[in-house]
Amino acid sequence: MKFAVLVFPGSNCDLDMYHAIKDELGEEVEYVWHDEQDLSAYDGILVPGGFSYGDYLRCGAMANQSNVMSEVKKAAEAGKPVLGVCNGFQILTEAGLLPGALLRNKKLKFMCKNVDLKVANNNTMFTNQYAQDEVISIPIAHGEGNYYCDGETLKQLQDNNQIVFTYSGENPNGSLADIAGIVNERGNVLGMMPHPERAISEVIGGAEGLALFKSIVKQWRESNVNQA
Ligand SMILES: NC(=O)CC[C@H](N)C(=O)O
Repeated sequence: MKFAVLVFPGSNCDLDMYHAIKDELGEEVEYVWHDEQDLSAYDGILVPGGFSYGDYLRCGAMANQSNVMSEVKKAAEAGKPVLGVCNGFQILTEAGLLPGALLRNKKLKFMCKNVDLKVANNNTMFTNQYAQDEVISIPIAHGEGNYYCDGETLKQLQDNNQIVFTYSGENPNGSLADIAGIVNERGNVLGMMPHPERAISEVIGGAEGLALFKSIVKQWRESNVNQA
């Protein structure tokens, strides 16, 4: 499976994402600059965290104007897995690929620590290697991770099982309904504030994020390779 890691001016988790895929997962991966006009060579798109364009205007707002984003939309329409982590999640909401918005953390402070996450839906292409309701420890590092949407949207997310990760125990940022990660209606676009790519090896303090990447590969192999 071949992944693209998008790179915007100000991305800073692109290297972590690349390392997770290449060295821990053992799959193909390439960096893709933000003005790339063709993502058709890639099977999965990873939108990493960071401070794209210095978080000016709104986190992710300027990155959403990049050429590559029309290709990300095409990939999403084609059913390819698209994963946005942290600033990547913010970019995907700005792009309208995911509903809602990420507001400033309730305490108005940047937070950087490990949190407990509940796998609220393990029946997705991103979470099939976790148990339902499994609690995993994954780092967060954000100033604007307070998920918000209107009541009607929240009901849709709940009714369609689109809430994939919730904060378990402490809700660090004030997110509505403890939401830490959601998928689109089709289930192939995931946005999440915590960083699974920083939890891929015991050497760096934990490996509970690795199953997310393994889930993507497993699903892709089942739908692509087995048919050959
Ligand atoms: N680590 C990140 O991706 C941070 C995202 C964004 N800059 C924020 O602070 O909310």
